[in-house]
Amino acid sequence: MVRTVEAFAPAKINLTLHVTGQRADGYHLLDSLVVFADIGDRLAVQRAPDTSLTVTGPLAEGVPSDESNLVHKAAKTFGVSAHIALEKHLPAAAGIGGGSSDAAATLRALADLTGKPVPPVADLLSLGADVPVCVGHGWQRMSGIGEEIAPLANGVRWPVLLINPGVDVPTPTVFAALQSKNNPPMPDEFPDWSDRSDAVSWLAAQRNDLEAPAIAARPVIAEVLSALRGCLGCELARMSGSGATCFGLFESVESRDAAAEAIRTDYADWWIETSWILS
Ligand SMILES: C[C@](O)(CO)[C@H](O)COP(=O)(O)OP(=O)(O)OC[C@H]1O[C@@H](n2ccc(N)nc2=O)[C@H](O)[C@@H]1O
Ligand SMILES: Nc1ncnc2c1ncn2[C@@H]1O[C@H](COP(=O)(O)OP(=O)(O)OP(=O)(O)O)[C@@H](O)[C@H]1O
Repeated sequence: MVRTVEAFAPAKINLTLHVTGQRADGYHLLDSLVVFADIGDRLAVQRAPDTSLTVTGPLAEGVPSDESNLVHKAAKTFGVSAHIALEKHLPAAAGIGGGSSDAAATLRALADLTGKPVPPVADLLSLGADVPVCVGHGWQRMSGIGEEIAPLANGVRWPVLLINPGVDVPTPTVFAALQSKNNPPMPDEFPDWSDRSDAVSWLAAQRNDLEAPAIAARPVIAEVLSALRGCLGCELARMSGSGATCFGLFESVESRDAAAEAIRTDYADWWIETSWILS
């Protein structure tokens, strides 16, 4: 019987995203605190003579099922052919790593199926700068162009609301529109995340440097942020990655769910998902 491995590809959230420089090849140097949510895409992977892919799920529309899909490319990088069933729940080109997280989940599943290790970081970068961090889990500090990963020991769970206003934002466009490429990194020391008030003040003092250029390209992002910030119990609202998805961290599940309901009433066509940040 052909063995099937199921894999979960969680939404990636950049709690902070500092752009600290630019390399000669144009790639930007980053300093980012990356976490994952408990919502995401689902995959079922089995070895097969040739690689093939089916894409289903509520957000499958527009996602390629040919060799341009990162899941396909991940199998090629791993060096094993497989049939992959991908169920899309995350919006694409949305700053929450949809394609990168799918690629990482494929690599983990193939490692499980074959007993071989996931290829080294240098090979993963060619799939996407976000793939190395998505191969990991928990709270991670990501730097370089995405190849330097330092896991944090003390991440916490946190109620989060994710909102995408239905516009896709191409990552290269946002990086290209960034005015200042040399911005300060995060401090060396992280707070005790279990002290919520310290955690919130620390995060509030950090940034997503791509927020301004993304808003310039897609002004509706500012509307998402102000909708989140106007909700009772929202401790911090910021854009993730290169956008357009924004996250709101909430003081309780009740305030998060009430915010979701209120924003859904005003913006019926936005993608609005209640979730937890995983520790
Ligand atoms: C913005 C982030 O989502 C933050 O986590 C990632 O850095 C982007 O990761 P990704 O979508 O996997 O990015 P890639 O597919 O590797 O790159 C897309 C494009 O974004 C730009 N890019 C990406 C990463 C980086 N460190 N510097 C860049 O300038 C480049 O123009 C590149 O051609
Ligand atoms: N498995 C996949 N899921 C979604 N999109 C994919 C996938 N594979 C390839 N793509 C293509 O990649 C493009 C970028 O999608 P993705 O979800 O990776 O967004 P992103 O915003 O670049 O993520 P990130 O947060 O890593 O910047 C899409 O427009 C789509 O055509």
